[in-house]
Amino acid sequence: MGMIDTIPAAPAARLRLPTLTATICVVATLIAAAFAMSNSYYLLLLTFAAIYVMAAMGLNVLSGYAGIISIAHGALICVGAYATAIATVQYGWSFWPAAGLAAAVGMGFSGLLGLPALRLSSWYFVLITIAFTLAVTAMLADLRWLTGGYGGIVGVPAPSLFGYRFSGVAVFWLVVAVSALLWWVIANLMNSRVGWALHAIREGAVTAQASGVSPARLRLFAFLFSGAVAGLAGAFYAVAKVVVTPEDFTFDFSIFFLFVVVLGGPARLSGPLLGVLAFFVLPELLGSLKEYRMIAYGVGLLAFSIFLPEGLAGAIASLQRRLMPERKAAAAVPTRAKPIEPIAGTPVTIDDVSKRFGGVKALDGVAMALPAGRIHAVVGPNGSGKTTLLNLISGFYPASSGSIRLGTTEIVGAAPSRIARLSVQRTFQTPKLLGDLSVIENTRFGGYAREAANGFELALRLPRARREAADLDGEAMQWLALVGLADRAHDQAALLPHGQQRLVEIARALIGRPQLLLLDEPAAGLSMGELERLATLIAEMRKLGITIVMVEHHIELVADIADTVTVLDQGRILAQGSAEEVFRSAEVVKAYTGGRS
Ligand SMILES: Nc1ncnc2c1ncn2[C@@H]1O[C@H](COP(=O)(O)OP(=O)(O)OP(=O)(O)O)[C@@H](O)[C@H]1O
Repeated sequence: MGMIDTIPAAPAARLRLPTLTATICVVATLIAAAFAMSNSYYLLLLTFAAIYVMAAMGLNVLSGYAGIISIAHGALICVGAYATAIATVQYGWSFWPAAGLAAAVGMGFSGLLGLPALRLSSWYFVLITIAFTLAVTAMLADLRWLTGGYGGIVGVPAPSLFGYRFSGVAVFWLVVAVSALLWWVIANLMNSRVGWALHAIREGAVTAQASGVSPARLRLFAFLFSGAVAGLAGAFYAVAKVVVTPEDFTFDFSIFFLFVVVLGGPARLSGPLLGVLAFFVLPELLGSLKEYRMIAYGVGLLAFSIFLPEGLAGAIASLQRRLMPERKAAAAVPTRAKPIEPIAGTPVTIDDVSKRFGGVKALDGVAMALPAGRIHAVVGPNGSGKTTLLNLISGFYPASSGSIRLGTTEIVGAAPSRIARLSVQRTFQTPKLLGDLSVIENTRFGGYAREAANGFELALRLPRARREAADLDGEAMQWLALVGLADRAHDQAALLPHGQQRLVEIARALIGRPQLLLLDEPAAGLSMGELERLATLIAEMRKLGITIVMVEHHIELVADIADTVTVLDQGRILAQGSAEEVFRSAEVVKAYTGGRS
């Protein structure tokens, strides 16, 4: 009986307690609400604060989670506010359809703005967002027939619902309720494959593509989402202000949101709330500080970049880690002991493949026919082209010439994410985990292409999204148990030693149910015990039916488990055949001992 038939049950989930950051956010919100109730000045101030939190949460998805710096957010809020004012005042719409229009217009502009970002370097993109902000302000004055010019638009009506008209305190609570709903939606998304994919893209996209994520699609999603939220925030802004004029949307209004996200804590749920409280509400309450707000931002930025690089939310989280190290967030993971179904491995045909890097011929006329469900090892001295071969098969490098087929599908020229979606998974020579995420989240990410639930279902935690998540969580625990890391499932991935990170990469690849699995030096950095486990694990994968191509320096391991071995030397095939045949060859011995004539 193999390991896969006797999968160990996953350990029970740990209790999940509210984090220090969440506690601070709730207490701060309650205090703010109490202030808002006390007089009309505070009420207005805190209504705007709540609108800014909403807007900043949208920007956090783009600039925090996806890592795309934009200075256009204020301009998108402006577009939303004007869309609402025009629709309600000039065309007599009621608030809710106008707010829908504002979100759609914000989303549309943001999507247009995002298109060049899919191609341009981040510097050029930042310049484009600056130009967009300036253009919007200029247009507000120029398009007088639509925007009322410098006089703006007066008399934006209050929203009403089932005959109830929101005003004063009710508007404040309405904005708080919508912001809370948005918080929940963003939390759902960021704790799903969408959030992990954004994270992976922020860290350089390789991990994302290897799991089947199309970076362009995900970036576009971040633009559309943050734009829609900005537009919606604009609608509430118009209502709270009653009058919208170009003066409201100055350049520093746009920059303000970036400050809030960066100083509050990018890519953290509570960052926008903490940022708005510390850098908008507090200076306003302290009155005299208000005049020096821009200076305070500059100094704050400098101080934070040195002392609190992860912003307020990051600082609170690390304080919690220091004070209560055992209380790491632990997601509830159901135990699941479904047997893992066999996988139909794919045969691979490599025909006369070459790869040049400038003058260097990394691969030269390589040909292999790898039958399905077998273990193929690729060995050779350093620099002989082994990793390049894996990069060609997984699409990270285009071949200079030749053909690579999975079954009958030609994959030369296909994007890595498309190849991953053809059920090709890989690990990397230097493990590429998402260091901030937990081990189980990293493992789950390998199942990205298997999840059918779309962004909408994930955002609202609809039944299919929940079912799939529970299923894949359970399966991730099974694979982690198989690689011997179930007890570290909830630890931060970056804390694991290199060898164990490699094993997590294998678990991540396996949850993708690969028909072809590419392993780049899986044995490097493993202890003796881990090495034995790896050998058994690879044999089990073979039993499941997976085709495996493994680059490995550990010759005993190769001799033990590989069905066929290819020896590369200076980009050419030196020998190919069974392990026994290959390692008996005098040429191979020479290449390895450096005694080439
Ligand atoms: N991105 C790149 N740009 C330029 N040259 C490259 C690139 N990747 C690999 N090479 C070159 O191609 C050759 C093969 O490199 P490759 O990394 O495939 O070797 P390897 O057999 O995997 O070596 P090792 O065992 O050290 O990992 C080397 O000469 C290397 O310098």
